[in-house]
Amino acid sequence: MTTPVVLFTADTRAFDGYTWHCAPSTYLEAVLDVSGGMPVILTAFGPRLDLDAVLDRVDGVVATGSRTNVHPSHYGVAATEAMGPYDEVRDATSLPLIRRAIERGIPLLCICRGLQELNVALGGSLASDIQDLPERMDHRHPDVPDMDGKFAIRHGVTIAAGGCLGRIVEGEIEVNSLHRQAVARLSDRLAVEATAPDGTIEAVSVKGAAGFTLGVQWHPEYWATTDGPSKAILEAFGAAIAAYAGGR
Ligand SMILES: N[C@@H](CCC(=O)NCCCC(=O)O)C(=O)O
Repeated sequence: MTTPVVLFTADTRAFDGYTWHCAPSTYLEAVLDVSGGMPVILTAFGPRLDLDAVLDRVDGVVATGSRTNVHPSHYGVAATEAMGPYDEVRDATSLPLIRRAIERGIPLLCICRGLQELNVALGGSLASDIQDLPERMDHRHPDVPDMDGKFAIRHGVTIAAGGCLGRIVEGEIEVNSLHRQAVARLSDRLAVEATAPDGTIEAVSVKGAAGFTLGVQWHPEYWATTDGPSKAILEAFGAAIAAYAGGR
């Protein structure tokens, strides 16, 4: 069987006088090394893209994390500078990509910003700066210079029994946390798969989805080769893309 091909969302960044379409290597390597997929990055050209032309050729989709936030106009909220930074061409690509992958039953793994995009793509909304909300933890990454420190495992989440995630890992697990935003109004198409001690929704799945669809607010990709629950999630995604590739 040929190696499953996995499509990744791209952020856009400006440096050296160019606009770059890019994705962090940690996500790409986790899928390459743990899920067994061949990573490819989808350019963030939004409506200029024929999504089916590329989705006909892939076996999975990953919506990655990002320091940028989904533009609040996608969930009916007026944008402010404080709610940024934004990457509107990423939004214009990721949101329809997520909806189309779900419609086609293509395995979908949405991480951090990707979970937030999944919720917004299906009609939900987000809350910003949740650390300022009453009785909420601070979910932002620690103020440390090194990436291992930023992605350190640091709070528990409770996994819902019997769901998509509950069939991969059970009970309580420890996760990293690098986000200012979170689900406010959950799409009625999503099921809660995990929650933090302060009630923050930490994982979701698509009700009745034809294929593997999981959104996680934490970052299983970062410790995918060393942390048990992280590895289990990437391996479960690997099984889903292999099955899809076999059928395709
Ligand atoms: N911007 C959103 C989503 C956070 C996210 O995807 N974090 C991953 C990148 C973390 C980093 O490199 O700093 C939010 O803040 O909620």
